[in-house]
Amino acid sequence: MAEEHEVDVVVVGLGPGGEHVAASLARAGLSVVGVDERLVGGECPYYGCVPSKMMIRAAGALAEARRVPELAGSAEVVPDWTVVADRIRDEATDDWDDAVAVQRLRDAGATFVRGHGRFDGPGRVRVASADGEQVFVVRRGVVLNTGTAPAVPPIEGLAGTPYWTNRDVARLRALPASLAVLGGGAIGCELAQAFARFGVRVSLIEAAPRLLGPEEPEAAAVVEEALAADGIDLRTGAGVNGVRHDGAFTLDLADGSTVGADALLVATGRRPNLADLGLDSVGLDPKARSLATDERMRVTDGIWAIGDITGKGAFTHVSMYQADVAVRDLTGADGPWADYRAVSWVTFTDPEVGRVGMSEQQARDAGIRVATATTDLASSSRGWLHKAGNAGLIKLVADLDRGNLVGATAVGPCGGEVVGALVTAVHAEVPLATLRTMHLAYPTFHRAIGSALANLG
Ligand SMILES: Cc1cc2nc3c(=O)[nH]c(=O)nc-3n(C[C@H](O)[C@H](O)[C@H](O)COP(=O)(O)OP(=O)(O)OC[C@H]3O[C@@H](n4cnc5c(N)ncnc54)[C@H](O)[C@@H]3O)c2cc1C
Ligand SMILES: NC(=O)c1ccc[n+]([C@@H]2O[C@H](COP(=O)([O-])OP(=O)(O)OC[C@H]3O[C@@H](n4cnc5c(N)ncnc54)[C@H](O)[C@@H]3O)[C@@H](O)[C@H]2O)c1
Repeated sequence: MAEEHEVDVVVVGLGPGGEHVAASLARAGLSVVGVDERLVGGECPYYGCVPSKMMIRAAGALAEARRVPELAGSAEVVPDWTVVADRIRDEATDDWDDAVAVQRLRDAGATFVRGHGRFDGPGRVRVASADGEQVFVVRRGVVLNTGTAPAVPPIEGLAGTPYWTNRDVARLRALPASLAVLGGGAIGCELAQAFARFGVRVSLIEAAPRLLGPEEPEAAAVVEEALAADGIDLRTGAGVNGVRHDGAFTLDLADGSTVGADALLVATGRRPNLADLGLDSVGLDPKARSLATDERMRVTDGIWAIGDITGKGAFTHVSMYQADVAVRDLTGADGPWADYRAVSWVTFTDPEVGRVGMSEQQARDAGIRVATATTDLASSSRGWLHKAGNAGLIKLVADLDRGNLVGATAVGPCGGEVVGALVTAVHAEVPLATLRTMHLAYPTFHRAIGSALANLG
């Protein structure tokens, strides 16, 4: 018989949001058990955002140094991956050890159990750990933050080969001479460019007709040009019929061509960690792609869900935002509740793609009377001054009936920072007439927002 304990709240999965919920509720005086089978903090600090952004920062430094001849003389650039690998191991992940995060949770007053959690009927969570099984019976509820794992497509020959996912790449100590990247989403584009800048011969294979499917087509086109300029062999609209491995990889593409590489990174999306959660024991569908939540992050009575499994944007900041909402609900606060009109995100390619709210297509599909405007960044004052690496654009999506922006994209150097101003505009529904009277400093990249607004007519 498993030991039974009564507690206020169990948090199953301690990604960025779950860790925040567990610590916040414990600090608020609730008895909280946080459960994670891997590392406290989840994908972002150990295998996702943080290691990938350290790689990208390093690759960006190399790219800037290579721009010196066009702007300032000469520079010798000799890439050394060990600097990046050491930084990820020592500064970012403590060699993939979460002792600091576990202690932070305990200091907040929560109990941590390392193990696999699953529902054992309503209000009951069974945790299987190295020390055996325990059952937690909750007084207030269960918060799910189980996140995602890499999805690997059923391509003939792929299973059983030593392909990599983001989890292998985060731990790389040495780079291959050549790499095939399968999937031209955020992970594929960011990492393909970083590795190419370290001298790896990279092929990027995307099944859809273009890269970065959710982004504006104009933004994807700028990124495609930039990746090609980095020497990446881009294969868009390219299905893969089969994968062979005999020391090196060969990918047989649907158009009859092949791609050969020493290593293969699979970055074809994610699958939610929902299948092995005992969801059927609480009346929920274990085959679901995501859990539908209300504005308070409730799935059903006594169950909250936050993070990637809610399908509202697989981003760390969305997980944290939803964590705050769930904490408010669990502690009896009176909102504010979740609102997704102005979700923003950044794809950290060079140029960066900053995005907020709807794309033009999404706005049209929503029945909005849409006006759009685009302005080129390279020919703006700052773009012209910047010269090397100045590609980019700003695209605005306006609701003509309401007279405000419902979406925007800022591609360019610091595109992820430039979009911040547009996040305010979409979130606060600032009237276009007010936006047009802003003082936009000269010569900044964000000044191009003024030109885009003028182009809206
Ligand atoms: C390469 C890469 C780069 C990324 N870059 C960015 C970026 O720049 N910016 C950004 O905002 N986002 C980025 N993301 C996305 C970001 O990592 C996720 O959105 C973020 O981690 C939030 O996920 P989450 O809160 O849903 O949970 P996760 O981080 O996925 O964590 C879920 C946790 O639940 C645990 N778990 C699962 N099932 C169980 C169970 N049954 N019992 C116990 N524990 C369980 C897992 O072990 C894990 O620790 C990136 C992702 C990847 C892969
Ligand atoms: N900067 C960021 O915020 C950031 C960075 C990385 C990841 N993320 C998050 O992580 C999520 C997962 O990233 P991802 O890039 O793995 O997924 P994704 O869903 O964004 O992209 C996957 C891509 O793979 C393609 N694809 C699928 N099957 C394929 C096949 N068999 N052959 C060729 N191409 C195929 C898809 O068409 C798609 O373009 C993202 O959606 C994002 O939310 C965020």
